[in-house]
Amino acid sequence: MRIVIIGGGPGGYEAALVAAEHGADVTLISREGLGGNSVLWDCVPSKALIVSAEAMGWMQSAKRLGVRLEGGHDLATRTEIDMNAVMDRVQGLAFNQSADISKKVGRTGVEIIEAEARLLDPQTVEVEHRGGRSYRVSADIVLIATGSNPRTLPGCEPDGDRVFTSRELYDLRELPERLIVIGSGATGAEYAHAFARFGSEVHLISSRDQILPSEDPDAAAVIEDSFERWGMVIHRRKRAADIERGADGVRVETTEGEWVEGTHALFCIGQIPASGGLGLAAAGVHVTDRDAIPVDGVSRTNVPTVYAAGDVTGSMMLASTAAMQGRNAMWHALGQAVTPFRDDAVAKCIFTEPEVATVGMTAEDIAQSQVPVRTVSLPIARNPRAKMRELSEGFIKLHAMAGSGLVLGGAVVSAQASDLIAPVSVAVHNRLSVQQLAYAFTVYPSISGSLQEAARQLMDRA
Ligand SMILES: Cc1cc2nc3c(=O)[nH]c(=O)nc-3n(C[C@H](O)[C@H](O)[C@H](O)COP(=O)(O)OP(=O)(O)OC[C@H]3O[C@@H](n4cnc5c(N)ncnc54)[C@H](O)[C@@H]3O)c2cc1C
Ligand SMILES: NC(=O)c1ccc[n+]([C@@H]2O[C@H](COP(=O)([O-])OP(=O)(O)OC[C@H]3O[C@@H](n4cnc5c(N)ncnc54)[C@H](O)[C@@H]3O)[C@@H](O)[C@H]2O)c1
Repeated sequence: MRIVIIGGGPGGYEAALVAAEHGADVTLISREGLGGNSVLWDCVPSKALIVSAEAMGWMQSAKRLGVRLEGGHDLATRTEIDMNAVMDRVQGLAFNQSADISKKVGRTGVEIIEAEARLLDPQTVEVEHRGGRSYRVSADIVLIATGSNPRTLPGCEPDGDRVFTSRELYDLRELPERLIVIGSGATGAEYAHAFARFGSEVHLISSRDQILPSEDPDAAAVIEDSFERWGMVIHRRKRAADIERGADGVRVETTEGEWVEGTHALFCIGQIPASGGLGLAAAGVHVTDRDAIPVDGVSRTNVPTVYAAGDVTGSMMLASTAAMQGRNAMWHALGQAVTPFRDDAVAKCIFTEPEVATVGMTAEDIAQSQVPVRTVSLPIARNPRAKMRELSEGFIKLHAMAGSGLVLGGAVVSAQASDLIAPVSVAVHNRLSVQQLAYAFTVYPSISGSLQEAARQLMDRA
């Protein structure tokens, strides 16, 4: 079977690995290095940047932990951020990760082409190289995994000098004195956290009453508290309407007619599926009015030979879901057994301090559900390991079905929540019960001990 994949992010390259493993003849066309936006501009660099922010956080607690500089000086008062070094490391890491992925994919025999691609019909792809040279390749199956692009406001395009999106951010070589972060979803919260830790004065423009509007409200409240304790100014229920650039800074006008002044502004107001210029109309592929390509649980579009995966489908925009949709597409196209995509079992994490990781049913789902649900929430501050690590903010929350005790979801708000959520994710995915979670050993002392305790308390209440 001849497969052509357009887009080399997690949706595209994970699909290529699966298809090659099953003996398909695979061509992967992407305009940038493999790993796509995920590795080059989004997940990998932002999380690498946040590690430097975490290091700044440790400096703040050093004195309390009895760690100080020679002569008794407090590390917190003698620490500053070297943006050049931070950005060099972040970019180096992203490019190396992309190179590692290219090697891994290349070793499987996949043909990798760095070029622009678009459909001429449902089984023909036009490849256009940078110099303008173009040719056609034919395919039994085409997978579209072209990702998404950051949304900005009309007339306020980023200039990489004062106004940024995640794409230009890594060219920033000096710490912004006063950074206006526009949008308080995952992207806005993560960057606001990092730059506040680095020492910028951060103004977060949040369109809602609470930041992180799609997260557990208790978790969002913890993050808001932590942000404000750090001196961040949250402009609630405000939307950016316009940006004025001056010689020394920027002014963001809100739809309420107020001005927020800063030295730099960063757009974090969502991502738009990258479905333009792909020849989708010529191929008969449906696109929604929000530029997304709708797919079913095995990543099929309305055209039998065309599949789509990742951000371009407009569903949960995560690297992990993109990868799963890409693999599903290939398993299905190649006649392998495939479990349709389950959006009720997706684990995700916002990398703030503390981190916010969730899986399965949310507080909102529970409020709307007809199923009787029991919830236990334990504060992190009572966990012995957390006390040793000076972690006082956050909680571990588990939701289970009354009667059967089936684990339906959970939230972990803690340092390393991105890892701590894994057992809850296994439980939700495999429909395990709180009994099964409670009887499994955890290490003493460990934060995951609180997960086991929450499961035990739910056993008693089921
Ligand atoms: C700042 C930020 C941080 C994030 N952090 C996380 C995180 O921590 N964890 C997480 O799970 N998700 C995170 N995400 C979301 C994640 O980055 C995306 O969900 C993921 O990148 C989607 O992967 P994809 O395969 O759909 O496409 P992408 O990673 O967007 O890759 C698509 C590739 O296709 C190329 N392409 C597009 N059109 C064409 C064409 N016509 N021809 C050839 N090539 C083309 C693009 O240039 C790109 O290289 C983050 C997003 C942002 C914005
Ligand atoms: N750690 C992670 O997994 C991670 C990190 C970053 C992004 N992502 C994913 O990437 C995608 C994009 O994230 P995002 O945070 O950019 O988008 P988002 O759509 O999740 O949040 C954008 C926020 O900006 C607000 N907004 C829109 N216009 C505005 C305006 N003019 N002024 C002020 N606020 C405005 C929206 O109401 C929304 O709350 C999401 O699917 C997210 O899950 C994931």
